[in-house]
Amino acid sequence: MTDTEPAAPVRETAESIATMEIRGAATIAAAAAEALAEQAEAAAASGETASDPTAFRASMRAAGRTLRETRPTAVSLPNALRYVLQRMEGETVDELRRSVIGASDAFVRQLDRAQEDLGQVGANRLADGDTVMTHCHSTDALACIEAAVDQGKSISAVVKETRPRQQGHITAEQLRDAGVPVTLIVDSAARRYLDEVDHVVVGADSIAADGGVINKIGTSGLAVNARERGVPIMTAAQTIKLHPETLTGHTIEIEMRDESEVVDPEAREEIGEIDVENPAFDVTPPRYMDAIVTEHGQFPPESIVTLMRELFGEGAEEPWAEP
Ligand SMILES: O=P(O)(O)OC[C@H]1O[C@H](OP(=O)(O)O)[C@H](O)[C@@H]1O
Repeated sequence: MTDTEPAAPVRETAESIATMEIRGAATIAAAAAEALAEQAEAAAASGETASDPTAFRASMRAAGRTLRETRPTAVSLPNALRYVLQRMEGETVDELRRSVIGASDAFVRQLDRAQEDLGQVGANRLADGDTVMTHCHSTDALACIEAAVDQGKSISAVVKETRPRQQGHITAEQLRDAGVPVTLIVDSAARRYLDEVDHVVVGADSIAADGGVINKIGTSGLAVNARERGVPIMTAAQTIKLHPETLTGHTIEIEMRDESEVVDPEAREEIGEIDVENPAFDVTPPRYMDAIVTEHGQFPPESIVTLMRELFGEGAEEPWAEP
């Protein structure tokens, strides 16, 4: 490693986030914070960064940029980097190292606690005997269903497979392991099954200041259908999913992924000259979402901006940027 090139653990984490071996907004955030702690250890142990606090800081910012560039939509990633890098302080390399490791540990502990707390709030919205419908795989959404089961409620689930990567299968397995009876369906069967469902529970990758929910592609169609069938829908999202840049009018970039996730290369050959597009996320307008469930309680989407201001102030710093 050169002094500004991130250490191997950071490069490996960045690669795993980009290829979605590490995925899910909360999991990405934890992995990014842990990678910064590993960078701090590595930078304090070798080369110019071991003796020069300025070089150490520069290497931490470079690691932040490498992690930031992996996936553009889930705001939990820059929020994790912000949390850790804003707490980097000290005159010596050892002090800087300790501050980064302390902030990283605190961030990960906070994530776990937030998920537990929001799980209780989401569980309170579910009644004994309810059937829930899920989309994609969200640890925050699962926390709500699992907490309801822990409260002694009997819950069953209709799980959408969630093309193209079929993360619904992960949800199905985890719910099965939690003792929840699961019916797995293809995405296009969702409206048919909504008549048998009492609640739709989804996660989020980002929440905009206007209450728009950015989540796995297909969420917005599901929300519109749920409204039409009169089925309540909630988003389970810890506050690291709040996107502070939207407070100042920025829009959230929707990640476009490779077409090979949609059509395998052989089929692609046969299909020939057509465009294939693979947007990973969509935006559900606030009017189609009944509640955003966070560790601070539940909010109507339109009022989430108040919480966002309280937690993030008026905007977002980029402590990973070159000075
Ligand atoms: O933080 P948790 O609730 O685990 O996940 C939140 C969201 O992250 C996932 O995105 P991807 O699979 O990384 O593209 C899904 O869209 C899921 O709803």
